[in-house]
Amino acid sequence: MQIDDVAPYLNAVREQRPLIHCITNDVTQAITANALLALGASPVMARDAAEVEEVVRRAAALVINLGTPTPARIDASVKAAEVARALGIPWVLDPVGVGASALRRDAAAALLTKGPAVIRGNAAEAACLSGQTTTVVPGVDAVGAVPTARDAAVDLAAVRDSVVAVTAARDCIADRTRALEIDNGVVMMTRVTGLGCCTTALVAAFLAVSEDAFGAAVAALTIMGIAGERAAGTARGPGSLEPALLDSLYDIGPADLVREARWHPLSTPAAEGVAL
Ligand SMILES: Nc1ncnc2c1ncn2[C@@H]1O[C@H](COP(=O)(O)OP(=O)(O)OP(=O)(O)O)[C@@H](O)[C@H]1O
Ligand SMILES: Cc1ncsc1CCO
Ligand SMILES: [Mg+2]
Repeated sequence: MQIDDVAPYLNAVREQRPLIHCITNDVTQAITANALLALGASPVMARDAAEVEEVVRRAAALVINLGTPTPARIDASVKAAEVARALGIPWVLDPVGVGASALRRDAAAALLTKGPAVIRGNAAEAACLSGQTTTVVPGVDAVGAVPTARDAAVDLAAVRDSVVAVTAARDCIADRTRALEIDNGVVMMTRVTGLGCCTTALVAAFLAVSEDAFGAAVAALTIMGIAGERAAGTARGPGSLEPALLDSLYDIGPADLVREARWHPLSTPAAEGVAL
């Protein structure tokens, strides 16, 4: 895979303005909707069981984010995922803080049976989904002794039939046969809540315009990292990073991606010698 393969996805989103149905958390709904709008997609936040089936039918892709789960919201999410799967609408799971409670773990387990095209989380969340119960996840941020994104992504991709996209200092996207690291982004991004949730939503926007889930995840994580770097050039701290990052998502063009992406293809144990 080359950057020239995914850079055109950006114009495809801007031309098609795909409707992205987000079932997300109480903390990051507004920044997630704004990130999708800045990129060029069209968000709809809808999470009541009374309407999710109707809304997802009209969507080009679905996000299910477990950030602030309730039993009712989880039921609605399962329902939406079932409809999406039946209709061939791609969807992405963000297992926010999955290690923090049994409610989140059970919800993630139920949703994983509904065929997400992509799982996007931080390294602690991905390790938890792989069954590495020794990883402690006290909240929603990856802290303490967590594996690298590379190990977390490759391990989870080996046990799940999904693309896995793990964000960290060096992001990693993996499926069963391929893996790619992305070295874009700045550490200040971890001081603004919801930039991971936004990254997940961007994955959905690219899933809406591409058949290739691996490419969609790579495009989203590359763009988020570059947007963060560009925003950090003018930001004085996390407060000004957030609006500057939205501006960067709005400004960024395919040629910027080609120039600024820092990719490192990996060969995974499952695929020694398989070219990207
Ligand atoms: N240490 C780091 N250095 C540089 N960039 C980073 C670092 N950690 C995360 N990022 C970048 O920040 C963005 C958000 O990823 P992060 O891993 O913080 O998501 P998250 O933990 O799910 O966040 P949230 O749950 O608040 O939405 C990604 O683009 C990622 O590449
Ligand atoms: C801080 C926080 N708590 C639940 S969801 C969320 C937003 C980041 O995922
Ligand atoms: Mg997160």
